[in-house]
Amino acid sequence: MTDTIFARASGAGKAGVAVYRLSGPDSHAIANALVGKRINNREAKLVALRDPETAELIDRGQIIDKGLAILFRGPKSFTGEDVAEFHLHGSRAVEISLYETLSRLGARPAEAGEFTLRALKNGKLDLAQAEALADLIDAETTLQKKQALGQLDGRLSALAEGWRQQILNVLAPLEADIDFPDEGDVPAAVAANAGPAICALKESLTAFLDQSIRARTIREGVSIAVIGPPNAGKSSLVNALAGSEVAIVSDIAGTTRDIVETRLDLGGIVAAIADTAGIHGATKDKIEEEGMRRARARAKEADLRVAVLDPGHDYVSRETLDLLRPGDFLIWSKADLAPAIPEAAVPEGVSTIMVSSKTHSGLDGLVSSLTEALAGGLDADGPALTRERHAAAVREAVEALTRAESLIETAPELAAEDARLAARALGSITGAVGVEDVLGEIFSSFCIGK
Ligand SMILES: Nc1nc2c(c(=O)[nH]1)N(C=O)[C@@H](CNc1ccc(C(=O)N[C@@H](CCC(=O)O)C(=O)O)cc1)CN2
Ligand SMILES: Nc1nc2c(ncn2[C@@H]2O[C@H](COP(=O)(O)OP(=O)(O)OP(=O)(O)O)[C@@H](O)[C@H]2O)c(=O)[nH]1
Ligand SMILES: [Mg+2]
Repeated sequence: MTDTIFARASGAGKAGVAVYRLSGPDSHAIANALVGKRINNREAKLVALRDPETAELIDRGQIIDKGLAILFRGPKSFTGEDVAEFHLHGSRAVEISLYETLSRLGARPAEAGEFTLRALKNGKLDLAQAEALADLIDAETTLQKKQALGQLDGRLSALAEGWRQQILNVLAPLEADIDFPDEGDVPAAVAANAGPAICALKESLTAFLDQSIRARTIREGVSIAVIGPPNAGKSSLVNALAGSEVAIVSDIAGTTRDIVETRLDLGGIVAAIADTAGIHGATKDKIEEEGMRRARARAKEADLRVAVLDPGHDYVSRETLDLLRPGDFLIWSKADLAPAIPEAAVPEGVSTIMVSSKTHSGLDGLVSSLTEALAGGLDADGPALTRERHAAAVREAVEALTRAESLIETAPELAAEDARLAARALGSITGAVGVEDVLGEIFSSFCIGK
């Protein structure tokens, strides 16, 4: 017998309306007891909620609140169980008296992700879709939302299940052959069919892995390091991009010492942009030295580097340019002073843009170039391996298929075993097989009430 669980489904704190949800075998009996009458299935009804113990009193006791009640008879509900919802006024006091009464009537507070876990166990959604639900709730940008909704729709699930089916199709004749070797089938013929099929699947999985790495930048965001010599205008640029004074700006070289990080929405990609201390040769100042160490380290770790150089300055910082990689950006700053651009050897694959943080000229161009570099050509709502868990499963499948391919001629029974492993790995994406041990980890990251 499963417990009946409850939680506030809408966010915590004071609100105009708060939605509370009950799920489990006793949820309808508890709802009817609170309301004192029967409510029709899937019909929103305005009711007064009372503690049934005090409801017997002459004045019918105190009401918990007046609000809407909706019952969903299982299996046609979010969790697949009987569900009751109350849409009440979102006050702390209403929440406290509702919780007291629900607990006394035999329900217990839900754990994080417990409603979704029940939906998963009842086949209402699969594991990749449950993850997408968590991503949808966490989504900060429209691009993240688009990606999560696509995955909630089952796009990755369909792809993963399709791949798994292809392996099972290859396995069937192979296994028949291993089990009944005397029934006339020529192992070489079976192997001749299986080999190319395994190879083709392996190749599409590898291609999908490569293209999916970029899709993860939508879910996970990217880190950008703004680097350059002192006084180049790094902090001014970060402030201009952020639209607020996140970092101190001054004409004193060495103003920024610590890393100052802020978040930007670059065309739907969440970017953590780091302003860093100016990098220049050696110094005797210990604090400055540590600031430069942090700046260099951040430049190496970041997904993308934006170097800022002041063209009016009489030197070009070689060290800054040497930190750049293909795909990075070089900003010639202070464009409003109309300086001549020095003849610096710009590293290959690095785009150069002139920007004034004072007049904002060139800023829109920089933002759209950054967006293009990060998200250009990304199909946000197509199927994608949005989590390391998915990518690891595909990598495991590729490895197993590689082994299967090399064994198929000489040891078909060993190849079949590897093909089974590949199918299992792919099945773990939707949770079709072998995921009991990761469920706790996945669902503990959900919010209470989901
Ligand atoms: N009030 C309310 N709004 C909500 C939710 C909720 O639980 N309650 N949701 C919670 O996440 C989301 C909507 N998701 C839902 C998913 C499935 C079902 C459901 O009842 N499914 C049944 C019947 C489908 C049908 O009507 O045809 C089923 O799948 O069998 C309800 C909500 C967002 N809005
Ligand atoms: N005219 C003009 N001045 C700028 C521009 N950007 C920055 N400055 C000035 O250049 C000086 C240095 O700017 P910061 O943004 O503090 O430079 P920084 O690279 O962060 O310097 P450190 O933190 O010391 O490494 C300040 O006086 C800014 O006002 C610009 O686009 N136009
Ligand atoms: Mg600075």
